[in-house]
Amino acid sequence: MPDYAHYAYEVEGLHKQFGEAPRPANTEISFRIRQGEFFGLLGSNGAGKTTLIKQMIGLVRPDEGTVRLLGRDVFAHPRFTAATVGYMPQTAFALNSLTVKEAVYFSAHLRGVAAKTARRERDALLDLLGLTHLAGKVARQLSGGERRLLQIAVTLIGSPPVLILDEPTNELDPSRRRQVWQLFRDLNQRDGHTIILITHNAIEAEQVIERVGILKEGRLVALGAPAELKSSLRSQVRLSITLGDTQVHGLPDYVRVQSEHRGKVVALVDSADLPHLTKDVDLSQFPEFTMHTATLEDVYVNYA
Ligand SMILES: Nc1ncnc2c1ncn2[C@@H]1O[C@H](COP(=O)(O)OP(=O)(O)OP(=O)(O)O)[C@@H](O)[C@H]1O
Repeated sequence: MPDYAHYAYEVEGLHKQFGEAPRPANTEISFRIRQGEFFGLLGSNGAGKTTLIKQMIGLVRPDEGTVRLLGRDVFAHPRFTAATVGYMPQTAFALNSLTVKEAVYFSAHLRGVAAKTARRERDALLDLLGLTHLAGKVARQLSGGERRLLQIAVTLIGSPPVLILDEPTNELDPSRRRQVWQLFRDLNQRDGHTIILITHNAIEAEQVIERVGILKEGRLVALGAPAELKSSLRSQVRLSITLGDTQVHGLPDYVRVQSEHRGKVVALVDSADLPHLTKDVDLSQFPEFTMHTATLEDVYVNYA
């Protein structure tokens, strides 16, 4: 028998075309995720992230290709897949008519956790996520952030070894975000969970992920450690400028503006053009001007 234990996921040659859509939702997608890895999946709207994730949990069958989870085909082993993967979708919470404690307990039950253990795990998770005082409240009546925390509890109950989290910190306030990121880091580093994070927020993702895949128009256009991908942009520098009285069109052509909002501009410049920039533009005219090497967000913008 081949030794599959090393990989949480082995994705080979996926291709999916929805009906008459102008292009496939995904094509030629192959990659592997090691057990215990913290993997990020980035891509703009419609890039094919959700389709890929649904293929990885056996909800969408690809036209071509295979997905193996811990060595087993996800479509041939739906029960194994459901017991192994905790999936937190971005969409509305399905258990809205249950109370917080019922939703978490019921989810534990579905994963086959024995009643006594389920109650103990539920209480510990509600405590960890600061939801104990809401235990008797119906999910529908929670705030957006509280519902997100409940979704996290429902995903984590029963301790599935592989977690797939779609924008998990959306709607959380900054202190809860920090707490939840720490929780995910602990689950990965201390408890060895494999975590796959889908996000648009490359800056937050960069703090936690070991490797990233970037999807564009259904294709995996970049795959590697953030540092590796950033080094491919080493020849570029990111500028953050507060314009003051200057207009954005007053900047030289080689300053490639990525975004402009209320007089604040983010732009990329080739390192080779920096000497020109200091000659062509009086940098002291800007109320604020900073320059730094590429971030994962720059990599994302560059590819996506
Ligand atoms: N059930 C479906 N039927 C037809 N087309 C679909 C279906 N699901 C997805 N698509 C199409 O496949 C493409 C990829 O969609 P997908 O939802 O995977 O993207 P995404 O990267 O998750 O986007 P977002 O960040 O906006 O959630 C899109 O063009 C979408 O319109």
